[in-house]
Amino acid sequence: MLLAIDCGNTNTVFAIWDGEKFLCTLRTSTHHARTADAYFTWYSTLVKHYGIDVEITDVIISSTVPRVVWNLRVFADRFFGCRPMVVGKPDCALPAEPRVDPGTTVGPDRLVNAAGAHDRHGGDLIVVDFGTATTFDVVAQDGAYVGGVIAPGVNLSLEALHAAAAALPHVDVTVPAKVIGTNTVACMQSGVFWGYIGLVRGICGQIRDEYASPMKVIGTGGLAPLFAQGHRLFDVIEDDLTMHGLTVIHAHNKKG
Ligand SMILES: Nc1ncnc2c1ncn2[C@@H]1O[C@H](COP(=O)(O)OP(=O)(O)O)[C@@H](O)[C@H]1O
Ligand SMILES: CC(C)(COP(=O)(O)O)[C@@H](O)C(=O)NCCC(=O)O
Ligand SMILES: [K+]
Repeated sequence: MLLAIDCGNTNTVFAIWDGEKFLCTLRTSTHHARTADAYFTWYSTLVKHYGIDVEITDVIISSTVPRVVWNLRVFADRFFGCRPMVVGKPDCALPAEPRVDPGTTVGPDRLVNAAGAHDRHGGDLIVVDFGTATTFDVVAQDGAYVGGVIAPGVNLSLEALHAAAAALPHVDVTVPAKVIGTNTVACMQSGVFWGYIGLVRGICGQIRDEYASPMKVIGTGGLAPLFAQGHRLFDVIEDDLTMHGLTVIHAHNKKG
């Protein structure tokens, strides 16, 4: 049984894959100093809570935070007796090699999204992922990641406003009732919500113009459904795209 681990800059997600479906998905904050023992205490408590009793034989990791990988390697070795596949390392092959400038290290989450989206939809694609950063990943016909866009994340933008302006409070992202806010919180929520609608629409439009072949747009990440509501930004929304991509890359390496 496969344990797939996706470490973003904000959250770390574990999911158990039985070859057909995910048995459970566990989420914790990303913290580079968390030890292998601490991961296991958290993991074993939750799998027991969900009544899952399986033997993990394989582990695959994608991490946008290089420092967490060491402790996750120890975790896999100590508790499951296995050497994990780590996306982006030379011994973890991708279904299609990225075509980017020489020397560029593409975020492993973006390579995983490309693999997952291509497996489900073919190409050409734009994957929009609302994580710590909002990323746009362009996936070619053959499944290769061929570039994209990195924009500040939604919550990061709100945090930056709060941090830089003394009179602006911490606010949560939500769909505002109107564009013209009549109080500070409503003005900030309108700025970030409508700003991101415009950003996603504008960037996808410009990518399409530059790429010059029809492209499907896939939305993923926790906030994708919020932005999709009634705005036809995406052809499809898939909340498990990164996890699916990890299973695709794992299977690719097993068969190869
Ligand atoms: N369903 C959700 N509703 C509101 N905020 C969310 C949701 N899912 C994620 N977030 C927020 O979006 C940001 C990015 O989260 P996440 O997708 O886990 O990022 P990363 O993969 O970069 O760690 C975080 O600030 C997180 O709290
Ligand atoms: C762009 C990212 C910060 C997004 O990370 P996330 O929001 O998933 O935490 C990550 O993919 C990254 O560190 N990329 C390296 C540079 C690149 O992809 O070109
Ligand atoms: K992510």
